[in-house]
Amino acid sequence: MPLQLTEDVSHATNGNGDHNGSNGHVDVTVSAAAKLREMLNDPNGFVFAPGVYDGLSARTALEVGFDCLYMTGAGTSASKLGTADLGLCTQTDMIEHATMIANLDRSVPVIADMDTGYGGPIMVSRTVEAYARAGIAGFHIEDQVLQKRCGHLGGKEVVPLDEYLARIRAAVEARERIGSDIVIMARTDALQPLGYDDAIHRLKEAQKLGVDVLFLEGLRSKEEMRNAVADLAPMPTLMNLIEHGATPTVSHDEAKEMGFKVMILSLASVAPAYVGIRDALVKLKKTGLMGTPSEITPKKIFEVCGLNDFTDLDGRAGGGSFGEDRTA
Ligand SMILES: C[C@](O)(C(=O)O)[C@H](CC(=O)O)C(=O)O
Repeated sequence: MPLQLTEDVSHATNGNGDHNGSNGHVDVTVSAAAKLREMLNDPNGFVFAPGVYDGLSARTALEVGFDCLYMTGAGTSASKLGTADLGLCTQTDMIEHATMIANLDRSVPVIADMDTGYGGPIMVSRTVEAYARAGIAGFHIEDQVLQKRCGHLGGKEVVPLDEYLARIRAAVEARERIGSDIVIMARTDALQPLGYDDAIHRLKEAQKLGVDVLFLEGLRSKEEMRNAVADLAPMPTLMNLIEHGATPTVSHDEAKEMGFKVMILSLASVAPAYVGIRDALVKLKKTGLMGTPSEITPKKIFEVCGLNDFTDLDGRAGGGSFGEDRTA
């Protein structure tokens, strides 16, 4: 019988049980969005969310114990479509991917990329509803043109301010209409095409419409990073760290000390995955052998992906497929 995504199953999939407890049960009375809000409201809190791009990278981040994840659009595009971050993922691609990741372990909030919202206000509204229904804790929405690109590439174009604010208004209205507490993060890419003052102005206008977090993409120096935090205070600000991108590399501690409230690391899984896979395949091609470390058995990978929670569930339900460790 195929597994249904019921409350119990969706919560029982964390490989090590850290978040779910030994019986695979999680308290769902607190939404992921409420948890993210709690983190944002904690005066000493700092939301540190590594980018994940598929099920295995999300499972790995959960295994390591991160308490918030970021679903990268660039990584979704790379993994789901095998394409560069050029606005090729559709609304459907993003909703499907975000829904899968957010429901691996609903006790850990997921911030998801919403790019431009994938159309005009009606489309934005629909996307927000779908993300909220999927249990996504928060998302960022930006002012790039629909044929967007990675915020760290040159030649970016942004829509006029009114059009951007219509996107934001639609997002805020959708959240209110469905009674959701999903966290809305307004992103601007205006720094590169229009300059710092315009970028700050856009975020302040978005703030007036009721967003929760401000995200100035592509900050170019540590001085600019500090200025942005100060100029946007007391609103919580998000920084996106991409090593070797437009923004200087700072650590968790430095970003926190600068006053950012949220740090996403978009390519935290994509970049090491590429390096690891490429190195392994080069070795395989050269030697004809994989040489995987002996502890990385198939079972280990399946455990990361919830094997024990699934077999326990089968036992609790009296399914009998996995009694006496039928997976040994
Ligand atoms: C944050 C971002 O939207 C993402 O998809 O992770 C991208 C990252 C990237 O393309 O490297 C962005 O910065 O635009």
